[in-house]
Amino acid sequence: MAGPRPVVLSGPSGAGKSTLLKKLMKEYDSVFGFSVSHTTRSPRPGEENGKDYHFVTREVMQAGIDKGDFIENAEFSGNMYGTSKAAVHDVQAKNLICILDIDMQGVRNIKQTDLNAIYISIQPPSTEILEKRLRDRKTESEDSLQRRLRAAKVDMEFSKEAGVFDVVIVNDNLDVAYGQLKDALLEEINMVKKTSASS
Ligand SMILES: Nc1nc2c(ncn2[C@@H]2O[C@H](COP(=O)(O)OP(=O)(O)O)[C@@H](O)[C@H]2O)c(=O)[nH]1
Ligand SMILES: Nc1ncnc2c1ncn2[C@@H]1O[C@H](COP(=O)(O)OP(=O)(O)O)[C@@H](O)[C@H]1O
Repeated sequence: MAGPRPVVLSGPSGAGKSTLLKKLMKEYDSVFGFSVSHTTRSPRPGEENGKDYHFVTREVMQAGIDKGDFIENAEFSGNMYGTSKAAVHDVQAKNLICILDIDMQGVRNIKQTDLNAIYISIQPPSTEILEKRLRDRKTESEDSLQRRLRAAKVDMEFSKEAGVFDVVIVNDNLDVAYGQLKDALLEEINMVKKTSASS
């Protein structure tokens, strides 16, 4: 039997993907598992290696890509990011719904695979609010912030392309956006709950 469909969350940096997915994983810890990506960016305060990301050097990441260890990889804001085969496999082996937090290049590439994912775009209410949230988060240098805002403009256009996303959620009020995310995933959540109850 095919396992549960993976869920792809995408959208501009600062749109609220991590906030929403952390809420979801907290409420449904026996349903969802996070696909831990690799990245060459430095860890932020509070981020854990192996939990938020596998933090690696460019050399290590490139060697893994060359070996064929990655399903997809992309360059974002001056750093490499990628989903390893192991990251997805580890979650699916536990019969959990695998959640991927990836950029739009990742979305395009995952669409070429047989993962049969559900694609959800998280968008900010406006570019002004996005900028404020990113500044208030205090994780980025001015240069990194500007790169993210430039990428966000492209991403916001991409989210409007027909047929790319199953659901587009505008994260204005967090509780409302979270409710919409849960609604979008209700069928999958119930399916996993039923399977684990009967086993
Ligand atoms: N293609 C791809 N994008 C990723 C991956 N992991 C994270 N990203 C994306 O990289 C971008 C930057 O992520 P990050 O540095 O954590 O910053 P944040 O989104 O501002 O919290 C975001 O759009 C993520 O969705 C990955 O494995 N593959
Ligand atoms: N609905 C919301 N209203 C106000 N602030 C929010 C909302 N959602 C997220 N934030 C804040 O905005 C910032 C960016 O959110 P984050 O989850 O880190 O985004 P992403 O993972 O998409 O880069 C964080 O500081 C977060 O606490």
